[in-house]
Amino acid sequence: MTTILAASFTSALSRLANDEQKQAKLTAYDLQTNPDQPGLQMHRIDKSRDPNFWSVRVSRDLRIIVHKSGGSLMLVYVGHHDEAYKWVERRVIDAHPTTGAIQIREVRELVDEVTPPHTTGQTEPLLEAQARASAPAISPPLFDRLREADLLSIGVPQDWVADVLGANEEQFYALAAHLPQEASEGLLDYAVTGILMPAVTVMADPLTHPDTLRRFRVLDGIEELKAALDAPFERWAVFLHPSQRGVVQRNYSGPARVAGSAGTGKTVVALHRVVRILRENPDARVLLTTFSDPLACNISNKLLLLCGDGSKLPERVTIGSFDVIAKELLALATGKEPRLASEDLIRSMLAKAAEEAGVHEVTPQFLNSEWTHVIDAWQIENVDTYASVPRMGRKNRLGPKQRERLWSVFGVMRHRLAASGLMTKAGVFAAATKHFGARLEKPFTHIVVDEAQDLGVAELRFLAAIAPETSDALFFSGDLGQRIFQQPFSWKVLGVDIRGRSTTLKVNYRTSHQIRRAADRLLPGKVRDVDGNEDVRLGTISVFDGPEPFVLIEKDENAEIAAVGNYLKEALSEGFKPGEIGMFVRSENQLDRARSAARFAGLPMRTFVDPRDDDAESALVGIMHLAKGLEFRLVVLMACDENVLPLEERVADVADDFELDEVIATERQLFYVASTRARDRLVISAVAPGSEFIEDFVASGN
Ligand SMILES: Nc1ncnc2c1ncn2[C@@H]1O[C@H](COP(=O)(O)OP(=O)(O)OP(=O)(O)O)[C@@H](O)[C@H]1O
Repeated sequence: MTTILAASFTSALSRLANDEQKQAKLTAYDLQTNPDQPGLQMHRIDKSRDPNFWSVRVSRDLRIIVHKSGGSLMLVYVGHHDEAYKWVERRVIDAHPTTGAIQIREVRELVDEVTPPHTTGQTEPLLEAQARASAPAISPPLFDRLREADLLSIGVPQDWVADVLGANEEQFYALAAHLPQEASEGLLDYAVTGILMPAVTVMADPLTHPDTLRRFRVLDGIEELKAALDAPFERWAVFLHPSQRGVVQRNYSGPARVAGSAGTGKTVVALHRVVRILRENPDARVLLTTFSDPLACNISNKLLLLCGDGSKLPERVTIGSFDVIAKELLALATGKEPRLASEDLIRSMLAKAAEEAGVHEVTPQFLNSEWTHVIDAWQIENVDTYASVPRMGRKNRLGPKQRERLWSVFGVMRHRLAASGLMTKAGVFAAATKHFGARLEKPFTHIVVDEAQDLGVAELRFLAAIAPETSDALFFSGDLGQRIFQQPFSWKVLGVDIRGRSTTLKVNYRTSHQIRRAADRLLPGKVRDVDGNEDVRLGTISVFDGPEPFVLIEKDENAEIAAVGNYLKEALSEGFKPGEIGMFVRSENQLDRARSAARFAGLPMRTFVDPRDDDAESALVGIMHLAKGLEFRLVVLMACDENVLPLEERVADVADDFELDEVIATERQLFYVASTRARDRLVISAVAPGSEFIEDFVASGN
């Protein structure tokens, strides 16, 4: 008999107490191995409209609900006796008459009241009344231009059509919780873009329909069931959105990318792709790499979870940050560890070389920037190459004479670094690139890169050099709107052309509609890279609703600390756990303000450098750059003052207009990254007048 696991089962399992979960899992394993054993006391549920629902005994009070049809047994729910029966009695499982996808649908006439969902919070939303006060009182119907056939084409169950046609914005969020995911997503998409996406093709086998697969998984054996039930909170590990699944499964004819705004599941896609490659190809050796060490650690934990306990697959994956991988490979190739020159040392060496060469016509900022973004990034070795390098994106032109003079500084700089045995980070990448670029034998068969928007020239060249010549070897996941470290450049020029092989994800699983909508206002709807690839964040939808972000502009730092402290106190009393809270500031200089607010609220804290064993017991306090890749139920962004965002020191340090635009753009993107770490609640605080970005954030409208 085929066993099928429904997402509703894992969600229900995650709500049980630990010992109940254990019992339920054992019964589920028994069911899979021998569904006919009498101890399970399986019997049909008479009161249900669907005759295929059966109840299975776990313990005196606990029941598993299964759905038996044809040769398959579906695990659909688990819970305490009365509640489980109540759940099942108003549901039916069947294929949608228009789309063909299998749905677990609620029978409309058995649902008394359509009330707003509390999808992620366990408590009444904090300060919700205040947040909602700004919302319009009654909004017009959203879908009255659509016809019944339109609604059926996106999977709205027949008996919910009338509700949908009459719903306005507020009612819709309540309604969406009762609809199958594809229907609520299609409707949300329509509400945002005015376009109803064409219906998904009906498949011959309803079980392989992409919308079936987002909530049901046919299990291969007991190991797969164990892996899925071991982490019932981690729905992403088992059930993918059809657009995610598409990217995971596709074989590309060249380097490919998955894009999408924050929280759309790009990392999830990257991880599933790694596992798919490993499963399909026993000889595969995969590099999974990302921007920083904490992020590498984060994805490493997720990969282990996805593979399941005892799996051998992770043994064929190398995980590390770009820097660490380059250093390790270079050390392996040359037999010695590269020694890095610090940024301060480089600045002072440049200043000295300029002094000696009598080059006084440019500022130290310009020299440093030209060195970092042109000479070192592109590893320019001589004055002739410098004379012809396009200096992409840099506004102030340099004639041949000026370049020659500047080379008298940069040439010396390169020579001195080499003589002292020191390397820059870009130099490490370049040396590793040189070594591996010349060899046919590569260290990995596949390379998967997360947070790819923060790859620099040297890093990308390196990854291209260590990737084999096969068409499917390089895969990137990233969001141009989250670029906070690197200047833009052409990937195509470096031989990495993803044009025509980029897919944008549109469903945000992390962040509430309200927070995502506000954060999206910080960035343009479309961002285009140097090669013309577009990241479009317009039309992205969130799958749940919550309170509007809360902005506190106070008269001075003490008032801000007290206001945030009070907010946190209230949040703790409502049931937020310290580990569910993240507090971020722009730079180290503002950390004290965040710490003081946490102390005010009696909130235990941890930092990135001082992680505690039990992360659930303390809030993470740190700078915004380190928030990348993380997520929290409640995020507080403190000290978003006028001179802090954008950071005054960075603005003062720019070399030219181009760099000024770059600094403002990356500061804005940093604010976007930090605010999109929030799932349910976001608080932004500042001393008056506050950062200019806050104005865009709170601007009304969609
Ligand atoms: N198919 C899915 N089902 C349920 N949850 C999902 C799914 N895909 C992603 N998620 C959840 O959405 C959240 C965001 O996922 P992920 O970190 O992969 O997004 P991202 O696009 O990489 O975000 P960012 O750009 O901010 O780093 C995570 O909590 C993840 O578990």
